[in-house]
Amino acid sequence: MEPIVEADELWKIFGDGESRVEALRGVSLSVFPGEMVAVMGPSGCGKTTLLNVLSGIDTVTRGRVRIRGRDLHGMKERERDRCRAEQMGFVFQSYNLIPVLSAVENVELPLLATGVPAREARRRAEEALARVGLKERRHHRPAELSGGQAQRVALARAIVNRPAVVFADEPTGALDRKTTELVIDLLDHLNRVDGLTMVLVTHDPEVAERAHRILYMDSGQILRERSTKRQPPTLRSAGREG
Ligand SMILES: Nc1ncnc2c1ncn2[C@@H]1O[C@H](COP(=O)(O)OP(=O)(O)OP(=O)(O)O)[C@@H](O)[C@H]1O
Repeated sequence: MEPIVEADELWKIFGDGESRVEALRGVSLSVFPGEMVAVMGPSGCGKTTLLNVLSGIDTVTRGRVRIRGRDLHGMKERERDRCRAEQMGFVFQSYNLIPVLSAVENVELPLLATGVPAREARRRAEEALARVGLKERRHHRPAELSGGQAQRVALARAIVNRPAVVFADEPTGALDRKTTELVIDLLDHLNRVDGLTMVLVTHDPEVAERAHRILYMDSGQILRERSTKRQPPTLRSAGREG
């Protein structure tokens, strides 16, 4: 099976001289269709840098990232922007919703940005909000939503373009335990039912256990990886997960 995301010997170096930081030191990984991969590790070990480089938010110093076989950092800027808009979804700890826009307007924004006609964008945004159980809140602004609801809007925005992969950086980092459970149940549902492929950074061991695999980072490297109790998606598609 072709990986959705493939990273080969990634290096990311910030600054130089005394301020030089080797944030990534030769990271390689593959993420396969339908997989949920968690990245854990101590503060400052390079988790966010890894997500940023895998998703083309940031450049790479050395190494290669392939998204569905295409060299992300070898693309021209416009092509890379387009690849990100079409193939990727993003979820952040701080939701990153636009305060003056309603939930549905926030969700339809990435579609409008890629030229989807307004009526179609609205229909798909409402459908995405329905999938996260928030259709009746669609006209509320972010400030009128709870943290868990705001993160579900952000999740709807991340999946509205039907991405090949969603990158989530501490998606439950700002939430209490009960709301964390709700959001992670939803991620789990989207992964199991819709086969959504996901890479998520988390400090929360309970969240990480819901993934198929956990990658443990330290000092810019993946030191080890472990499969969780979840069946990998290849077995699941053969109907072996209960
Ligand atoms: N723009 C930047 N300029 C210089 N150094 C940076 C930059 N971004 C990150 N770093 C450094 O790179 C290293 C990795 O940072 P990164 O944010 O990826 O860690 P992290 O594992 O996500 O940490 P946390 O769990 O605290 O969010 C750190 O030493 C950090 O200080």
